[in-house]
Amino acid sequence: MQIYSVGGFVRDTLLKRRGFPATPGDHDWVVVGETPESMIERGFLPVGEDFPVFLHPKTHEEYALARTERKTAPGYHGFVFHASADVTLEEDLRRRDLTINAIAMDENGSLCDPYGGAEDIARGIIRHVSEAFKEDPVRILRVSRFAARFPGFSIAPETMTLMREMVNSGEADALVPERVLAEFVKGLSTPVPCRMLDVLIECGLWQRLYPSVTLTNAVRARLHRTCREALPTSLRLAALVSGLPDGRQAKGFLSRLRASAEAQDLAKILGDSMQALAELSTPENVSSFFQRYDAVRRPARMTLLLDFRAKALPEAAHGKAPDALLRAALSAWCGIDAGSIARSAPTPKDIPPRVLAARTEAIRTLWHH
Ligand SMILES: Nc1ccn([C@@H]2O[C@H](COP(=O)(O)OP(=O)(O)OP(=O)(O)O)[C@@H](O)[C@H]2O)c(=O)n1
Repeated sequence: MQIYSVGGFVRDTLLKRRGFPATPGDHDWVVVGETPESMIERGFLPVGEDFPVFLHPKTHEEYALARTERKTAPGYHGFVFHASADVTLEEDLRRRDLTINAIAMDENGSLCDPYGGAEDIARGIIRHVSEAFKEDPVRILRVSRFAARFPGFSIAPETMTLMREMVNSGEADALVPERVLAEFVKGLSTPVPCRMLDVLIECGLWQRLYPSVTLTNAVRARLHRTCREALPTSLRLAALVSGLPDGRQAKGFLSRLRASAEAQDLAKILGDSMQALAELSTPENVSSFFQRYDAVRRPARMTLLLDFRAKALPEAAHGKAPDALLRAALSAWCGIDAGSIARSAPTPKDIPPRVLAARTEAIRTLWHH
């Protein structure tokens, strides 16, 4: 059986050898000279209907038969696969997106690299393998996120030209939100997420997908700060849109992207509270902020907002409440026993102001220590 490791694992192994901070992840295996029947005979389990992919009987890693593919219609089902024992490794590598992802390694560590991927890794170039790149518009997003992930790499001019053509001809219109979101989320976790946006703008895909969303320098700066920090994806997405001048733009963008409800909720809050969040400084304004954003019922969300303030809002650093004080305030605020206040209130309408007063007072005590 001829088995090769391909794709990201080989790319990251070679990057690592060259001193890049790359961690090879899961293996992608490709098998040459076999048929679905012979794979099943060897104990592999077929998976999925679309691709000739099998699970290894012991390791459960994915093994794909070498294949060629051809686009027959727009969208993700418009592919015809040809996977048979006569498909060569070179043919399989040719239908892949980028030269750096089209290198195969055999079990002895020898490379099969017909499209110059190792040299492109050495020279830091993101380059498409062949015209087959055009068959999958997700690859434009992959290029943009690889550019963000490997900041020293440049995009080959011919690849940028091809991506522009795909955008202009409408070939990229077949992108579905789920795939865009998945690539986007990966791109937001790279060292330089703004680079992903730059590439998308440079090839025109951003303008095509989100014509009304203009990425100002302020938006980019905030995104840069947020993504540099270990913050959850929902917050990164929220931060991306929170600087947009118009809340409707932010909402439209996230719902087109089918972002999670949590990201949409955070984006809305950040959109209208950014200034107040940065300016938290007195027991009174902290108290009303907690009240307004329902800290008692949503303490985890409030904690996220405070994380964001501490890490991504440098304007919050000067002369404002220190982060540790706000954390203590949140716990003091949530610790007030509203039930016992309610029981001692003369009438029901006295309850909310009394509870609020007790919570504000609890915070005030902290300020005076
Ligand atoms: N749209 C795509 C997606 C994947 N691939 C090929 O399939 C391999 C595996 O894809 P995937 O696991 O999605 O990504 P990786 O390149 O391994 O990158 P990552 O480390 O981000 O997972 C890629 O290297 C590439 O050869 C491709 O040609 N076109």
